[in-house]
Amino acid sequence: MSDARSHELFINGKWRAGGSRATLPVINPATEKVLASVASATVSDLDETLASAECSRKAWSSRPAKERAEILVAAARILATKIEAAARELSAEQGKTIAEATGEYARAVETLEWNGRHAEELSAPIPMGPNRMIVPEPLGVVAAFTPWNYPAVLIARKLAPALAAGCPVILKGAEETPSVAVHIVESLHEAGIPEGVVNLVFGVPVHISRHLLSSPIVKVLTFTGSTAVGKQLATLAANNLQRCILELGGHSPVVVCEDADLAKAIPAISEYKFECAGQSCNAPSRILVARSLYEQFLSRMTEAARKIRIGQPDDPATEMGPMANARRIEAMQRLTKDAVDRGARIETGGTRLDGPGFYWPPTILTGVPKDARVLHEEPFGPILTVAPFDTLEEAIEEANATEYGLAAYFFTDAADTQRKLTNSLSAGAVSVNYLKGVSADAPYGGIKQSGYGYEGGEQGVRSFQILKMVNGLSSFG
Ligand SMILES: O=CCCC(=O)O
Repeated sequence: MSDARSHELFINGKWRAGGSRATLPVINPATEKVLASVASATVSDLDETLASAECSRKAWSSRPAKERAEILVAAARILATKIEAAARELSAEQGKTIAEATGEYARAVETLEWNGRHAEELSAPIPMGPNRMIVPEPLGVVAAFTPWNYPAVLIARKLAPALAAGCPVILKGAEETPSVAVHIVESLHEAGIPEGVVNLVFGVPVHISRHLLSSPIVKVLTFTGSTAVGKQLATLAANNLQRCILELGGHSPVVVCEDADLAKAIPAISEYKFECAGQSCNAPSRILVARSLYEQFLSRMTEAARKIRIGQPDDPATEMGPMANARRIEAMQRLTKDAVDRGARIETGGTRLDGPGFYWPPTILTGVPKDARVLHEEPFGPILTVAPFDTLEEAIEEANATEYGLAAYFFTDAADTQRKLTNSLSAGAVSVNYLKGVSADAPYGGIKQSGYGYEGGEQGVRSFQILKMVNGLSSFG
């Protein structure tokens, strides 16, 4: 078992550390102090991982789906018993509040369980009429690269469907939040996952991805992270034609229509925007408000942002913790300065809070010119831009004026406006009078520079399957 302060690799059913391996520090973003260390995989670790995943492949893929399902459901139960302690560790590593970390682990449990409960039906042949059927088969070894912002739920959204489909997985956990990958892998191990079916590595991301994706053993790449890294990985995967599922960045608009109920819209935007200090791929980042509501919205939204209680992530009174690392603070400084230099106005926030810790306050920018970087680069932090619009067409044009297309939100009760916005917003997911929208039972994926492929629901499992079309059978025996 991995030691809490020195996180290990998990290869072929055994925890590994020490030897000639380098270690990487894990930094507490609230104190900037070293919290733990994590072992960095060597080339021979990666080769062993590939060999062990490949070696386990046949037995795991031919194991009855019912048994794979039982392991996933058991792992969900085991992980549920660890949530309290695990959430504390996640909070210390990442900076999100304990309540956020607890909620995230609960979603990871739900995801393991959902995929366990549906593994059998999604592995069964699909009749296509007389003498024809589709036979789903596992695609093979999966390389899963996961980020630090929502590590528990995003590991679960990759591991659980891959395992349900019958694929072994090599998981690269985030070096910033290693305890999460360790807890999830431990839960699967305790639930009886066979040796080699789940492997965990950490290390220098580019070394790991180059090595794993250059191997023809790997058949699927699943990744959540930035568009830039997603493109590099897709390029590496092209050599072996590995299937890619890429959940990349977002820059989500919220359209607040003239009939919107601000008493609902403002708390909903504030809660989701500032969760995890805004470091979510689908956090709202550009708010477009009907001109008749603009002044009222801006003053109430600014007041709500100022009221967010910023503090230590383990203090129950804290509503927003620090950003995850110094790089995010630099990005907030760069985006804010660029916008202000081009003429934008800071309504609240806009400067780093005194240390220690990577604290950036909720920040609202108005009058942001169209060429400002904050309107084009994913902010991935607690920065919102707010702008008025005069017509719905103008709002739609502004909402779609980004390279990204992950999520979009709007507030209106008018059925025709709901239909128009749903049909016109370029995003993989749209939520109405509500934010968030990611769930275990439904597909989620982006368009444009937000990536391709789906996680979640039936499509999440199909992502790891070959759908073998069989024609001309005498019977379905
Ligand atoms: O960063 C993306 C994760 C969002 C979520 O599943 O809540």
